[in-house]
Amino acid sequence: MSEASASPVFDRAAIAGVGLIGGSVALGLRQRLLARHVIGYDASVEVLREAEALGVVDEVQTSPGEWLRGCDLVVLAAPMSALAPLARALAPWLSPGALVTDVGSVKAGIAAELEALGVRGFVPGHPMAGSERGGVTHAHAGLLENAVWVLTPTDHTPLTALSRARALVEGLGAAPVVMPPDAHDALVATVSHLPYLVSLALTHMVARDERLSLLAAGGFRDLTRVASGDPRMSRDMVVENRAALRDALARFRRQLERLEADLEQPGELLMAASEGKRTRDSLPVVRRSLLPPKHDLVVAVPDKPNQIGVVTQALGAAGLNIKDIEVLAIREEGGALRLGLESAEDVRRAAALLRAAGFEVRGRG
Ligand SMILES: NC(=O)c1ccc[n+]([C@@H]2O[C@H](COP(=O)([O-])OP(=O)(O)OC[C@H]3O[C@@H](n4cnc5c(N)ncnc54)[C@H](O)[C@@H]3O)[C@@H](O)[C@H]2O)c1
Ligand SMILES: O=C(O)C(=O)C[C@]1(C(=O)O)C=C[C@@H](O)C=C1
Repeated sequence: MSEASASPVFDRAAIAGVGLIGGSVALGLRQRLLARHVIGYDASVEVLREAEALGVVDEVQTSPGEWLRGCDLVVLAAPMSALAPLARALAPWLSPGALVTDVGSVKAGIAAELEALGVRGFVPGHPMAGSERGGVTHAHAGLLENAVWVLTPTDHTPLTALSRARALVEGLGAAPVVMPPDAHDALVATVSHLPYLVSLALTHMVARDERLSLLAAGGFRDLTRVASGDPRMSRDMVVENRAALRDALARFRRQLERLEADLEQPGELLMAASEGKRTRDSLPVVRRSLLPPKHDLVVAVPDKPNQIGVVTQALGAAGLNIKDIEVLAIREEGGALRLGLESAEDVRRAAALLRAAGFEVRGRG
């Protein structure tokens, strides 16, 4: 059994923009018992109705107001172009002690905006995970699990806010990576924004030619998936990062020219192809190797004597080995434990056993 570690506990979390990413954060906060109460705020009342119906949030709000003062976590998860105006609308109501973070795809602009607004507890962030399918109906906590989540503090970001943001990301099952906003923007230009433009260029080449469309198979589909994302959001993302993207495009053109020249040199082309295979096969996202698979069970523990003992003894008696234990939350009305078990089957067995003993459990095999 490894040593227990303290995790962030948020009392009231506000998710501003309850779409694919905001909804996934809200679900992660709830399923992992990281926040006692999750409030959804969105520009669209239909989205809020849907979020409530799907059980993504505990409460919804249709405009900024007093309710925000009680929030110790605020996550800005609206489209890029709405982030700065949203931050300006929420700023007057934010508690000075709140951790405020965002999930936008480009960081330098929003980091400067929030600094100018004087939001001290702001830590810019960007989960490197997503989908071409937006909206709260596609949200799920697993989307963010095992993802790299970049945090881009500035010179003025308080260290306490950064460490709370790290703990939030880890609590959601992702891996925090810290770097300055400009460094992040330069990197995502190559690995996210350039691929988006390439997917557009390729789809434009087959547009309106039925024979090309007919023959487009898995390779074409995989290379162009991100072209199916929301056009306005994708446009805003690449325009916001255009300086870094121009540099990435220049390097991409040089790569294409070199490959074109290699068509006359099959030996060179074979070396390029072998290098490409080695690189792609070893990418963490391809090997799914970033974090080891987790078999976690979160157990809500009532505020009564010896409840941790009851849980661990019940599992021990059933021959279930607890490899890791973490206290996630201690609150007046009780707390929560994360138990790391050996397999998905162990999670199922432990969940059934603890449910039968009257505990509230949420598991992930
Ligand atoms: N989709 C991805 O793959 C991905 C990955 C990482 C980060 N991001 C970033 O996450 C953010 C959200 O993207 P998404 O894919 O979840 O989008 P989405 O369309 O699924 O959700 C956005 C939500 O924000 C709401 N909204 C719009 N304007 C608002 C405003 N002014 N105030 C409050 N709510 C508002 C919308 O109604 C919608 O519910 C973007 O900034 C994007 O750059 C997206
Ligand atoms: O569609 C996906 O799988 C994504 O992860 C989307 C993707 C990406 O380019 O990788 C797109 C934009 C976001 O800022 C982060 C992630």
